[in-house]
Amino acid sequence: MTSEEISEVIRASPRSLLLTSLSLLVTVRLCLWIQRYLRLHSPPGPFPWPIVGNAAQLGCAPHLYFTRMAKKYGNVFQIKLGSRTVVVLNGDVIRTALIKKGADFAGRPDFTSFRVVSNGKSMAFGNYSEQWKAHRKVAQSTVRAFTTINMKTKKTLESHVVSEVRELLYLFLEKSAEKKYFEPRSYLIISIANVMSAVCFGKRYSYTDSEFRTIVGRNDQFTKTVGAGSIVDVMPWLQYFPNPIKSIFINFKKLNAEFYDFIQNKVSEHRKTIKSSIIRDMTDAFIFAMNRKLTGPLGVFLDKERICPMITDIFGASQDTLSTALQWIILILVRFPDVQARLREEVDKVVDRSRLPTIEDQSQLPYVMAFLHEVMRYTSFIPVTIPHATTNNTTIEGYHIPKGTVVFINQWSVNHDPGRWMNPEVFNPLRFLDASGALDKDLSSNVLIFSMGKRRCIGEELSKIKLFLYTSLLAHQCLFSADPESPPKMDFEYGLSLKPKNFKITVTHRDTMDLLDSSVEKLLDGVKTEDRAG
Ligand code: HEM
Repeated sequence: MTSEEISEVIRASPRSLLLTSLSLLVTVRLCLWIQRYLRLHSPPGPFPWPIVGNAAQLGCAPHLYFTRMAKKYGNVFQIKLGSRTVVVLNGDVIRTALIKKGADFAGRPDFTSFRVVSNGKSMAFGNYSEQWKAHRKVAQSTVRAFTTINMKTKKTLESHVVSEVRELLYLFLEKSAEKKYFEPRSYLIISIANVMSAVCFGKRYSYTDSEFRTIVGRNDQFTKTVGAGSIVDVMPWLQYFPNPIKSIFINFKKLNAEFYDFIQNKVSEHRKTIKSSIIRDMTDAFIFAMNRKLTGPLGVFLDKERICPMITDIFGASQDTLSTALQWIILILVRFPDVQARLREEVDKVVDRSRLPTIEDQSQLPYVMAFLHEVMRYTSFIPVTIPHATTNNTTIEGYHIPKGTVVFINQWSVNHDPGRWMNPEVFNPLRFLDASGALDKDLSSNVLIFSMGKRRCIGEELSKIKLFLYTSLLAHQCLFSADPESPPKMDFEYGLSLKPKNFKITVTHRDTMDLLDSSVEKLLDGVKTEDRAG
């Protein structure tokens, strides 16, 4: 380097140093500005305490806390649970998020408990992806094909319900004769699970089968851990030293493993006897549907490892939700005897005493349908959906929500919004009937309990048919009364589903069991004829 060149570098250095410093300053300022902008544009919310955040404020009914916070901060607010930021959506904004920005809000959080369900291969608790979409599509079409796709499958479903209502009623009459007042919960769970077992596995279980009772009798423990606000998911470090949360989580892992084993055994039994010429039930259908590549640009592979998780999702989701719904239905019938009388009146007017109510009667029984919608609205027994997560950086109501944020969808806030429902805290099925006494379909579609958008429940149609059949058959056949010593209360235990606390009833028959007995006999004859034809 010549002396001239050296002096040139010396002259240029302060200039380039200045330029570098300036651009560094601008970058830092820009980063700070973006950070501040995003912070300012984060949803508002209550002050979070160190370590626990707002966990202690949730109390024993987080959906009520969320509804109170929405009044204070608006329909979009955020809380901290442990170290996780959770955005809570309420009221009308739920539709915007789940429908207009469906893909952005369709994820599931990376929660510890979600990884336990079906060894982390669950569709219901799994994250949003192309493969997930394909698996959900198969699950949805298979459920439909075996339950609601046409009148034939609906009638088969009806026959399972009629058989189970008969078994249930025999048992109720026996328990009422034995001790007058009894707790119906465990029998309702078995009854509902048996209908789904017939559809999934082609088999029903006796009420005394201890394995089946254990497998389906622990829904409450499952839903307490996967519901919004479950502590182990937001403070995962609690798993690493002895404490009550750790014990609950160990129990959760055990019951998941046992449930999964039960399903795996069913699938293995099916594999041994499956024939390509006949699909006997939903398990056969999944065995045939999986382990192939879907056509289309992405060519998604349907993984056969997902057969058991898929059946676990469907069997698990259906029996927990529907047995909870049935518990609420019976509790409300004894709590409001005038509503029970009106149901009976309508069913008797449309269906005489010489036959049982059927699916075809549904359109003629608007009060039954109004009653069911009011049970779903009033109890909102899935108050907050399975937790969601954002799949991208996104916005809602002008607030910035980063990718991977946990999102709680407060369905309760929609069903109890005084701006939408007159006296939302009053149980009144008549609100769903129009001036001519028909079901107001616009209003009934406003009840939010099956969620909406990409994660909407795949069992909605099936659930509505099953609940209609159970309700109309029970109203036609028997009377329920409460124990006067312990009048029924609407108290519940919180979890993914709100379950009524145990209550006691007694059941009396309206006529005899003849009609149910002869109907089931006819159904069995029909099955034998079909078998011979097959
Ligand atoms: C009254 C009865 C039922 C209610 C109230 C109900 C409600 C719900 C809700 C709120 C969700 C969560 C949606 C979300 O995260 O946004 C859900 C998911 C699900 N439900 Fe249901 N459900 C019922 C019955 C059923 C039945 C009978 C089945 C079985 C066919 C079923 C299968 C599922 C599955 C597989 C999912 C996961 C969907 C996904 O993550 O994409 N449910 N249900």
